[in-house]
Amino acid sequence: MREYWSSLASLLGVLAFCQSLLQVIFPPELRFASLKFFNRIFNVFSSYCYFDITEIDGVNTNELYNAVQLYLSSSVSISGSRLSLTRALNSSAITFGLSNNDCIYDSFNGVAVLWEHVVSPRQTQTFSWRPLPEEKRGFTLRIKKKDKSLILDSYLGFIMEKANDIRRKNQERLLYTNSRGGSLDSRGHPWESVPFKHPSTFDTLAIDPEKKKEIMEDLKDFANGQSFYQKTGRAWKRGYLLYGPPGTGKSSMIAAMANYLGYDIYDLELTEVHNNSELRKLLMKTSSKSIIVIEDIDCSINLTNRKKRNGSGPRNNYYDPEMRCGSGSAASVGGEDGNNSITLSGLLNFTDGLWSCCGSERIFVFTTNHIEKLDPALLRSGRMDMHIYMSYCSFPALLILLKNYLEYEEADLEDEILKEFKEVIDKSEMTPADISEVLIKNKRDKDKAVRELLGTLKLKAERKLKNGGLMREKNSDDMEEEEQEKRALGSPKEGSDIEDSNCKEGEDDEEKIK
Ligand SMILES: Nc1ncnc2c1ncn2[C@@H]1O[C@H](COP(=O)(O)OP(=O)(O)OP(=O)(O)O)[C@@H](O)[C@H]1O
Ligand SMILES: [Mg+2]
Repeated sequence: MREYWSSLASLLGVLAFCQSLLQVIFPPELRFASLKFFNRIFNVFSSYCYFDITEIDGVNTNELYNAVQLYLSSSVSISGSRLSLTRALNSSAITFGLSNNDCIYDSFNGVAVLWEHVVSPRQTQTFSWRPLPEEKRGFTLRIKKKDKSLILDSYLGFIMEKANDIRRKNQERLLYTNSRGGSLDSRGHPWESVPFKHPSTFDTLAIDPEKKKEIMEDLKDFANGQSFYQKTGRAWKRGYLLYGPPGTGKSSMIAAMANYLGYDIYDLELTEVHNNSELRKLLMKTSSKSIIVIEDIDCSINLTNRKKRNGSGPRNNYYDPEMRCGSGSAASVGGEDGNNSITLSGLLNFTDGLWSCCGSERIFVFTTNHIEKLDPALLRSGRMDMHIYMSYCSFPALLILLKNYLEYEEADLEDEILKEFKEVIDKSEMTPADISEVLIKNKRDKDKAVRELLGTLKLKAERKLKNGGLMREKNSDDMEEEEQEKRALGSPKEGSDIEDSNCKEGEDDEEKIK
């Protein structure tokens, strides 16, 4: 034991001697430079290179530091053993982080990299306009020298993109409205926002699975299509027109789109916009990665100012538009480019003009119950790229509703019942909203819900059939009456196609009589 202590003492003596020798050779003023020198020599022979990404770059927060932190949070949660947890303001999720002075390996395109989270106490604060944190934080990236170009060219860009995605997913999304009219808030913002918490998703949306898949793919292609839009010289935006009877899921579809892509929604109330320049200002204040919605476009604005219409267009099949729109609800129109009103050309510029490109990655969605009332200029492709018909409930859509509301899979239902559903569903012309109501009402007793739904569908189908028959009878009675009137008057009905041929026949007869 004594020997052990004596050898330890002599070792300490040697160390003390070496230290004093080093101090003589490298006085304090040279020590830093000599360390740097040795470091350089070490670096020349090392196969690695290192990049420091500090949290604060001068006085500004380093965006790249935040991005790396977020990016690593997505992989660290799986592989790390000691993690730091944070929940940012306005965030809906907890993020994992690398603990102080901990390391994690990552790989990119088959290249391995090492990240170290370096935290050290900050030395006495020099004067600064803004208080600095007590700790100096930063990430050190270690990569092989031969991989340097690959990593710097694409890896850091990839991290920034990924971090933006994560931020968007974690961040509470917002629903904006311009219901304040043209007035601005204290920050000069024309939009008011509330957290957007609509639970509708593509899983809960009852539409044909084929159609659903097509829409989802289109949305994904759009969201990932930055390089495509750049390459083809197109503005990075897309338009969807959702049309169909009320209660078929148009608004639910918009919410599902926003939830799927993680976009904010701007619900534009056109009746609150006073003129085209106000519309443009609203557009300029929307952010990228957002859906700009105009609901019931046929009711929001008088769309007849670009091209005169004769007013005798096809009547709606669903319900009386006057009841829904009200006579004075449409935004007024003051001539082709009125100063005190919003015009169709203003709206077209909003979606398609140069101003529409002042941001990027934006989706425009218009909804209507009456597509036939819209100006063709609004419908041309490029403006509204996809026209989506939201139909009455079909059999595949019904199966989705049964699963959502009653947790019934197709296999849980008897073949006989499925067959009956298949037979009546299309004839009944019931909307998913109507069907949901029946299911919600009876959700405590699933079998009763199915029975009652089947009964309602049959009843509706019968009524439709009867009404259809009556209409047909009425039409044929009307035609019969018209024929009789014609015969009594001895002249054909004005303006009909038959008119010309009847005239000719009449003339021929007269000639024959002569
Ligand atoms: N396709 C659908 N899938 C799932 N639920 C639906 C669907 N369509 C309607 N619903 C249900 O009916 C309710 C009304 O639907 P929604 O508001 O989306 O209809 P809409 O087509 O926008 O009607 P409107 O034309 O009157 O605005 C929703 O709350 C939703 O629960
Ligand atoms: Mg709606």
